Amino acid sequence: MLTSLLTQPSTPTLISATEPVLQVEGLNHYFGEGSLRKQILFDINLTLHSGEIVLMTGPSGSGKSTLLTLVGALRSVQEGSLRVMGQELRGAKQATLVQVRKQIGYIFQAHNLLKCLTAVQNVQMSLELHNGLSPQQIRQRAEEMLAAVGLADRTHYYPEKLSGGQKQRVAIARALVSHPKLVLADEPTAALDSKSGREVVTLMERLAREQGCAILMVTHDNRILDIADRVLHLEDGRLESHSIP
Ligand SMILES: Nc1ncnc2c1ncn2[C@@H]1O[C@H](COP(=O)(O)OP(=O)(O)OP(=O)(O)O)[C@@H](O)[C@H]1O
Repeated sequence: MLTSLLTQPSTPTLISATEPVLQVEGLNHYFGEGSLRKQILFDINLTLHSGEIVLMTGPSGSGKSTLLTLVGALRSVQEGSLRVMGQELRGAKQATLVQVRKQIGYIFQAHNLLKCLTAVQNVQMSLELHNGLSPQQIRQRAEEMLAAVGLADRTHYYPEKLSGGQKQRVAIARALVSHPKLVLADEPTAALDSKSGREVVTLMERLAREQGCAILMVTHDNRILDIADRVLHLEDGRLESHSIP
């Protein structure tokens, strides 16, 4: 069951085998207007390929979340080039941005589950954005994905009845159920104890490797650096080092 779940994308991917999932070139970003205008990101260059897990560390205020939201098509690109699955985001129309967002899985520190929906309904919501699946198929895929993250017996639980680690696993199921080619995670283990944090990233790593998607993860958690293919360090808005742990 898991194999079929992880090998059948629900949406056609627009990416060729050799094209990077993410390509950032000469990206600058500013906040504020006039004399208060302040540069936050400086000449960011970054390429991610399918199946790669890249972690980004850096002090508070160095620009990590800003970069992640730019890559996630959640904020407008001002200067430089940012291509997600070959699609240039700079100057892109709203409809294009919406299309790109549908192909990205987002996992945030505060899992952002909807409280009034059960675990399976939260996961289903992500698939309902995609065309071409019947309600039965959506339900089945959501249940299979929850089973893949070890929550087969919690599908009908509301978030308030789940532990922090379980909620984060629902968020992972929601992010990965549509087989995105790119997953963006902003401190997914920050609210978890070390055991749950390790379980959550191990799960993300396994599913990402099986699905062949790229992960860009912001983290302050030194205990999980070993899952990375590369660790990037952002300091004062500049990507400083690229290393293999
Ligand atoms: N909407 C905004 N308007 C103005 N300044 C902002 C805005 N968002 C962020 N900043 C500033 O940009 C800088 C980078 O913020 P960002 O949230 O990207 O940092 P970060 O590295 O993710 O920090 P943290 O680790 O604390 O989350 C900070 O100085 C912040 O104050």
